[in-house]
Amino acid sequence: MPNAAIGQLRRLIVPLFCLSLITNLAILVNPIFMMQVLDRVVPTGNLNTLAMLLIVGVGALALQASVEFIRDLCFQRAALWIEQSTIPAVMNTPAEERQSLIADRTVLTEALAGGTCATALTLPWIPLFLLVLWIIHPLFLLLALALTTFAAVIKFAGESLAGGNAQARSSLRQEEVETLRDADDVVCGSGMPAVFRNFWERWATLSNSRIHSLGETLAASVATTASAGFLRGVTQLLGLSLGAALVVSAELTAGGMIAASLILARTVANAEMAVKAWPELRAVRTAFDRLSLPRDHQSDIRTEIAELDGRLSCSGLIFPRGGGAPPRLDRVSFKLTPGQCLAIVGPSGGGKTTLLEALSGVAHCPIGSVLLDETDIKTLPIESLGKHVGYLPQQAKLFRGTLAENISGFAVNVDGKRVVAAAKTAGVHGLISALPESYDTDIGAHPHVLSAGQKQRVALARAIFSQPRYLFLDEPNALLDAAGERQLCAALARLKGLETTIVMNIHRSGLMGLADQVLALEKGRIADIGPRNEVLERMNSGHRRIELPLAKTALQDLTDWVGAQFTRSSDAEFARKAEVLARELFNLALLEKDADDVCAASFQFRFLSDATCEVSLIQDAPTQARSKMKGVTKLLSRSEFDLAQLAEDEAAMATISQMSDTFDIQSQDGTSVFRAALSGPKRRVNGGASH
Ligand SMILES: Nc1ncnc2c1ncn2[C@@H]1O[C@H](COP(=O)(O)OP(=O)(O)OP(=O)(O)O)[C@@H](O)[C@H]1O
Repeated sequence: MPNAAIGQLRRLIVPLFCLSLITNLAILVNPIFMMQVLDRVVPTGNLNTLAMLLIVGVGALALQASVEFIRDLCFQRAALWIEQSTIPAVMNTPAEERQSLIADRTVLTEALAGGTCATALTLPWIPLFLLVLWIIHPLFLLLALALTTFAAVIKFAGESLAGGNAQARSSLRQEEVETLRDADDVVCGSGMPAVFRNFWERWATLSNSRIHSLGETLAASVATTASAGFLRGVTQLLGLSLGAALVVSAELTAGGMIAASLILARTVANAEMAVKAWPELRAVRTAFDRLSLPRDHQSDIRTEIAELDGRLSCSGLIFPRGGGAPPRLDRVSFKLTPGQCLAIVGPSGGGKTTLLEALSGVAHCPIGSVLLDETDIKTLPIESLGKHVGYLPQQAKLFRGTLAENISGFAVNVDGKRVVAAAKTAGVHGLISALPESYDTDIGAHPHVLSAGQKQRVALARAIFSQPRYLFLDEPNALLDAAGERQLCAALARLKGLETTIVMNIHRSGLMGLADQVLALEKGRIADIGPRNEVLERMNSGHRRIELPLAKTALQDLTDWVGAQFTRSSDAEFARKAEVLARELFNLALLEKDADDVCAASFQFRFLSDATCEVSLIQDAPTQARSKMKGVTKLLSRSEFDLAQLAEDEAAMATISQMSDTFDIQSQDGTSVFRAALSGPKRRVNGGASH
């Protein structure tokens, strides 16, 4: 909306152009006045003419002053208006575009308020001045062109000599500032004074590089400034000299000489200003074009969702990393019902934070979808996210402001009772009440009033302040002692009681008792998921589990997953055999089901020893395979048999039997389990299969 409005600024161009005609013509008032005084008043001694000239001159200058007042007011107002009308755009623009929007806005407002746009309005009138000079005498036009060319040459030569490294110097300056800031943080960040010293040395090196670069170009930049001053002086001298020569040769009057030299000086000064401002004017033009582009962000059209029921599902989440590196998340899908608590566990760097950020909308996952209730999180407006989703990052920060403000997330007109209620639920009310200024304690003035663990719990109060339906916690107990962990556990239990759906990343087991479901994430993939006790039992027994649809499209996922269980490069052959075994189990299950049935199967994998692994397929359907297996076993015991004579499912069973150490089929209570053990090629113990 503001962008279309910004485009309307173009309407100002014609009126401002007309006003600039007056201000630029007014530049001619003094030269013409002098010419008339010298040519008409001085030779004739006519004071009436002088009085008339004075009245006209003062009138013209008053008009110029009024017009300049109106023009500058227009520019200043336009600058303020742009700042104001772009506020909603800045607020609604996605974070990654916000900085460039603010930069464009600054360029435009500074150009309007700072005079660059006024300079731009002198450009179209330079030819008018050249025309006036040509009328006075063509030699003045030639002199003006020569001096303007000289001004441009000085500018570009100066830039290429002095400004070549300006970009590098500016980034060095930026790095210096950042290094100084890091140096300030480093003592508390690393606790190592030696690291602090290293930062100072780094800063000194950066400063030296910048100073060295500046020193190299110093002479050139000072020479450019001096040359510009020289040009101004020379312009006056040359103008007067040319005028005097023309007066002597009776081609010009004395008044014409003064007027021409003044107009010449002004023309060259305007041209010099235009050359200098040219890059800035181009930047202003680009900023204006970008700001006036229509912005069609989703946030502009999203409608707020009043209620969400607590269901959470994600499907096919893939977070690519680029450069051929394995993705941060790889085909993650699962569902939670309202009020369930999911604990995500796994090794460091496995993708837990990435998953939590994707689920909570902190960072959108490029591929796949996250649904809260039935709404895609990408379509939720920020207000709905703030209301329904609470997020506690790994190292939660408190900001300058009171504890009450921090808990309310700096919302305006907040009822203090809600702040206290959130603090009570998070178990920090007692802690805060014991502080001398209680909820009014200013974190900016007293940054160390709370320990890291206490700050984490205040941040939990912030996360639950809006009584969200969904709560995402990234290692909430990492900084807590046993008592703090107990309080956190009690707080989360209270929230569970309120049907809040909770997803938490945990390394420590203190909160595991709250979890209904556990998801083990490794290398961005689901290694196992299911009810807490089952997953923990499997984890303790070395089992990994994956759930896949029984469809040909899932076969590659299965073999990828099995392959990923083998981390040693020396196990490549072992991994390949395990993948073949898993594929045969999968095919067997596919052959057993009706083509139209849509069902899923669980696969389990575990290492029985360093050289033996076990692959199991579990499906919620009875199987006839167990009885068929007896016939297959008999057949296999013969010295010669032909696989081609067997039905497809029997051939699959025979293949599995032949390649595995043990192959076992169980069918009970409508659940079938196919379990096969396999030895690595070199460590194989049994020569044949035993079934
Ligand atoms: N902003 C980012 N840009 C690029 N890669 C990232 C980014 N954040 C994390 N990663 C990478 O994604 C992978 C998963 O990181 P993530 O923080 O999700 O793991 P984690 O399981 O939460 O680890 P930890 O338990 O140590 O917190 C890591 O290899 C990490 O380097």
